[in-house]
Amino acid sequence: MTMVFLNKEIRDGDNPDLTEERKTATFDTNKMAEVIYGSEKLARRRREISQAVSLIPELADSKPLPFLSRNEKILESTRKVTALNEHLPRLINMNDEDEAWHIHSEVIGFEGNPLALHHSLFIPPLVIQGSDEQHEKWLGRAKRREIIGCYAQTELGHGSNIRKLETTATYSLSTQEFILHTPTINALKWWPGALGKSSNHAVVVASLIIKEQNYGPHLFMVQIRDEQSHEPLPGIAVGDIGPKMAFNGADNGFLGFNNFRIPRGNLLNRHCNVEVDGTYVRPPHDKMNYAGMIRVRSRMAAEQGTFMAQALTIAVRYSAVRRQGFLENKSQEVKVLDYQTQQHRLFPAIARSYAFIFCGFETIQKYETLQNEMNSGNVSLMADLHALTSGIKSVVTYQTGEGIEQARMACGGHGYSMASYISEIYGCAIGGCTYEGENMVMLLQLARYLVKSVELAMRGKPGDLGPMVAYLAYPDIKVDLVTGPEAYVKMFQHISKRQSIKATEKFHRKMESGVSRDEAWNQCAVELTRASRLHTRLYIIETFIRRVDSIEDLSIKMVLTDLMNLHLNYELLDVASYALEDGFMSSTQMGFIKNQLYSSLEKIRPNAVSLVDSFQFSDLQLRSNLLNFLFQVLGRRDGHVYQNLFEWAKSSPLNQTEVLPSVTQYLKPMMEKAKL
Ligand SMILES: CCCCC/C=C\C/C=C\C/C=C\C/C=C\CCCC(=O)SCCNC(=O)CCNC(=O)[C@H](O)C(C)(C)COP(=O)(O)OP(=O)(O)OC[C@H]1O[C@@H](n2cnc3c(N)ncnc32)[C@H](O)[C@@H]1OP(=O)(O)O
Ligand SMILES: Cc1cc2nc3c(=O)[nH]c(=O)nc-3n(C[C@H](O)[C@H](O)[C@H](O)COP(=O)(O)OP(=O)(O)OC[C@H]3O[C@@H](n4cnc5c(N)ncnc54)[C@H](O)[C@@H]3O)c2cc1C
Repeated sequence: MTMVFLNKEIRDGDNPDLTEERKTATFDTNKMAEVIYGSEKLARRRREISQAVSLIPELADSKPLPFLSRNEKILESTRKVTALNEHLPRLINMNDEDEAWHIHSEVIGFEGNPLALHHSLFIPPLVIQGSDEQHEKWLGRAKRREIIGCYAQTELGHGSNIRKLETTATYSLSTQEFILHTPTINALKWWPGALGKSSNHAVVVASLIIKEQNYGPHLFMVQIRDEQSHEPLPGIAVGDIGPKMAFNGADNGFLGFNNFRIPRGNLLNRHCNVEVDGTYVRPPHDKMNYAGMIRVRSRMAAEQGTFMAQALTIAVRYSAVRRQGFLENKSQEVKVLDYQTQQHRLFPAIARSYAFIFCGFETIQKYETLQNEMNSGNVSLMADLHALTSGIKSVVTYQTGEGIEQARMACGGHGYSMASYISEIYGCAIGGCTYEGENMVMLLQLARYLVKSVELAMRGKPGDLGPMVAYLAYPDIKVDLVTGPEAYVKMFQHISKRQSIKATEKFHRKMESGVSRDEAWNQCAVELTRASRLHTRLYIIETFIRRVDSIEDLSIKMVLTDLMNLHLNYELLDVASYALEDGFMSSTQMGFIKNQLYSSLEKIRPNAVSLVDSFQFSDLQLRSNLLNFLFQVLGRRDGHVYQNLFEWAKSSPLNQTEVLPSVTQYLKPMMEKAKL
């Protein structure tokens, strides 16, 4: 039996090219994993869980997933998730969300499964928005998986603009019920994961109507299927929306209501309520019903950082065993990882993965603080965290897409094969640019906050600016980048501040010229989204620096400092034109940044494989070594890619027969006809 992870331990039989890489590392990958995952315990638990999973054959894929039809994929993901359910109490601490996330993503992978949304989007809104009584009624059942749920907000006609959701929940005074109704085709719920075929409950977002007044989107607990027969309840139309770019092991669905009645107690009412006589009790914050979305967005940096890290693990390991072309020595071809272009393609993305994960853990903690405050009635942190997570969500999903695509190209032709698993990771990750708030829409949410902050600074009220935007009032003092990270931060602050001010001034000028506020906003939208991206990238840099500063182990600190320097130079180079434009950065400084970047690539080279090994993804998680199958493929820890690629190809259903019906039915007759 092959163990699926190890730190610097070298295994007999591994590809010697990878072994050589692991020997050159200057640090212990177990120690690095502790830094990545935040504690010795978490990193160790991940390893223990992976090892335990690797000993349970029924948790492995029974077939390579790309060869399965959609029905087979759903059957397979459901088989695995229910088998996992049986083993869970023995394998993980059931109250530990990190352990649950790890084991699900390891066993199920990216294709989705009928329970993926149950834990991330059904239970959390119930926890956040449900009263104690509602928790009593549904939470235990949901946690025990007696019922399966999803989160049904988006409609065919509206996803971004949730104030315009058309599904209505009209309060009936006479029966003290809400009547859910889908007035048009456009009002059908559309997209919710696991809704189509698997869920029997849903948290439904509908516009609350009392005595003909619309109170906007509210959350309702709705049973949609019979618990015995699993048939849709009368008054409900529900089904699957068809295949997608990825997540094809999940049944994203549609849902329509025909005057479907639910009790008054099904409005999730921890923060707001409709009393028996129809009196509406307001929540402490207008956007309280959006709190669940802040939660999901706050988790996306770490999540997306891990997606990118998986693609990079595959690409970096493969680049260390792939030999093609020559450098000085013409008797042996080089590892493609030795090409500067390959390093430039992969290493900045490794740095971003680390940066996103570090930033992600900080953001998750911020959300937890917000939730504790909200529970005690304090909503003052909501606006800040909404702005921050809107920006982070948008920047990390876009850059993760870029990084994964670079990883694919870095694997040449084999990267394009589904055997690499990179296309699946890509499809899943870029969904994040759209779900949980379309990126442009969310960048514009952050821009509202930045514009307001610039206005405060302009009105001479810098004391009113929160810590996240205090730099908008800082004076411009030129910096010498040679002095280190703080100077990079100051340069970035200047760039970000200048763009926020420019965009705000343009917005003001437009309005002064007589253009309406909304129209002026739209005419400045590209500049505004630029400001949001710069602000967010600055924030990510700062969290990276903070995390590296906090590390005590010298060998880890040294390699992470190299990675951080690469990140600083790469990010600054990418936005340098903003600072060159107003002479804040000189062309000499620009040359300095480039040279620093190239020297960072050289420094990182000997540690590259160990930097990705440190994420400690098992071969199962990378779909690179299945217990029941010896094939699969590019990211294998042992580096034996070629024979496994051949096995993969041989397992293709097309190769189960020598002559396909396409040949006998069409090609042969065509060729025969041509001979006549
Ligand atoms: C167990 C583990 C299993 C593991 C499985 C393993 C592997 C699987 C892998 C991955 C799975 C990952 C994920 C699953 C996949 C998909 C899940 C997707 C789920 C969804 O996809 S679910 C739908 C999400 N759908 C949206 O995301 C809609 C976006 N659309 C909006 O969110 C709003 O529509 C908005 C905000 C754009 C406009 O809303 P609006 O029109 O009402 O507001 P408006 O613009 O007028 O702003 C007025 C004032 O409200 C403030 N404001 C707004 N929002 C606030 C908030 N949240 N908090 C505090 N303040 C807020 C503003 O800042 C402003 O403030 P001010 O006035 O001061 O400027
Ligand atoms: C994989 C996946 C899983 C999903 N899971 C769920 C789920 O579980 N539950 C659920 O409820 N939903 C889910 N969704 C739906 C998702 O949340 C929405 O698709 C998303 O919020 C975007 O909304 P939209 O589709 O209406 O896009 P649109 O808003 O129609 O976007 C189209 C274009 O219009 C632009 N645009 C829209 N409004 C503005 C504006 N104000 N200013 C500038 N540009 C604008 C956008 O930038 C974009 O370019 C999922 C989606 C995907 C892809």
